[in-house]
Amino acid sequence: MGIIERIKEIEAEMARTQKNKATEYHLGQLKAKIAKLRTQLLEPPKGSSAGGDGFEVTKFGHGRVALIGFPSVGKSTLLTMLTGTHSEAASYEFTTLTCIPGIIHYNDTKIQLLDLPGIIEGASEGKGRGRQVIAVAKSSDLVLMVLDASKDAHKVLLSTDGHAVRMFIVAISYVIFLFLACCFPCFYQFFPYAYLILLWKLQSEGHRQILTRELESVGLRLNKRPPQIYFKKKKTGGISFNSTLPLTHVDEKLCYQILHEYKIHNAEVLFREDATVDDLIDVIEGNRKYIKCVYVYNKIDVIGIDDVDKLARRPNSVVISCNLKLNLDRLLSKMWEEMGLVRVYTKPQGQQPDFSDPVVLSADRGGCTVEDFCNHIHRNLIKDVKYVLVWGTSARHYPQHCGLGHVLQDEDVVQIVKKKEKEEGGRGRFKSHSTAPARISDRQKKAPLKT
Ligand SMILES: Nc1nc2c(ncn2[C@@H]2O[C@H](COP(=O)(O)OP(=O)(O)OP(=O)(O)O)[C@@H](O)[C@H]2O)c(=O)[nH]1
Ligand SMILES: [K+]
Ligand SMILES: [Mg+2]
Repeated sequence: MGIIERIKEIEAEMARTQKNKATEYHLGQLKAKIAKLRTQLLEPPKGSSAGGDGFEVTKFGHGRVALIGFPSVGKSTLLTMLTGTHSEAASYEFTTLTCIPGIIHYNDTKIQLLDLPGIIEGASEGKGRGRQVIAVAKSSDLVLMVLDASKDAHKVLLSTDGHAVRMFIVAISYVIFLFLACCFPCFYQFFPYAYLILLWKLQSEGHRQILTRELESVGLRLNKRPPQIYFKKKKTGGISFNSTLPLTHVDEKLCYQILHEYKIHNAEVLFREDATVDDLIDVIEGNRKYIKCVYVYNKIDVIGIDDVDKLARRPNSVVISCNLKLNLDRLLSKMWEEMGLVRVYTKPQGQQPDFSDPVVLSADRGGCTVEDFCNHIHRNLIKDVKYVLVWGTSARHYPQHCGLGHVLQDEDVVQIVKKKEKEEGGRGRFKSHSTAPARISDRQKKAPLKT
């Protein structure tokens, strides 16, 4: 039996198993089994080189953004709009067959945008080019999940993430149908059909949920942070299980069973939050990738304003229309916000900084400290640095003398003072003292920076 069949079988068993206190341990174990099989599925087959299907595009620029979505939602149209690089767009599905890179110039930075083939349900199991597409998504700093507003609009209510709302609707509608069937005998014969259609509508998920599930099943976690669980394998000593707060989802026995499933018999586990079994499995697997995701609802030109309004209010969502060029600037600013890039301008001693050519740092990739900044300029620079002078929102006064550990913020200006050099105007360290931090580019317009 193949891995996919085994996963399906366990999933079926989980669906059959009632959820209660008594089956909790068994379900936990099954979840761990599935997680292990999924990891196996991701390993490249023995003897094959990794990938090699024209999907590996060299990283370029200060960040990478991937366009993920069902076929014909407008990914290629969006790439052409934002980057000027042409990517074939047409009304038939699977127009795009490889990865097509473009560059967005925004706020003096360059961001690589990748157009990808559409993916469909089952992509994580290898349907279509799903696996390659997902591999590219994993390598990016931000995912733009492109959705067709006209297809997702009516599912706004139904695609709430919890099951509770759906179940509530099912129950209420059942009562109403039953009532109608009793009052009007002619309705009686339609009852089963009407009810089945409603059930089917409720069961059918929005594209957003399907894609999220596909990405989650291969270890991507969208807009989540790693669980606050400390986990360390050991050589001896058995399992020590602790928590800093009362736990409601996992207890010691369940934790032991899951670890046992992974054949781990010596380890230290400390829960720092009320995490779930899935969180624990994520920590044990250790290969999860936490990525930010913005949901982009395209084609709002074909739906009503009320639906646009509902979609726009969903978390992390931006509504756009490529055809009418609507809201694309909002999409760019949201993208910028989520990427959290930090531009730092270098100021040579006695000169004004070059505001057109920042050093770009990122908290997620490499960090934003003065040390990261120096390493970015040159890897041997760090040993010559005595301290740095910082202007900008991260400084308490201008300029602030900072060490290597200081965390820089967007649009800071930094002057490096080397060990041999003498600081210009040494006694006047806090001469240009100012307590109100302001964006340096605004300040700079008014008065040139000293030192
Ligand atoms: N009404 C409307 N149609 C759009 C919009 N954006 C794109 N389209 C149309 O949607 C169709 C599909 O666009 P593509 O850019 O090829 O979509 P894709 O997601 O790249 O599709 P695949 O590469 O096949 O996965 C084309 O006919 C576009 O003209 C929009 O904002 N409004
Ligand atoms: K298309
Ligand atoms: Mg395309």
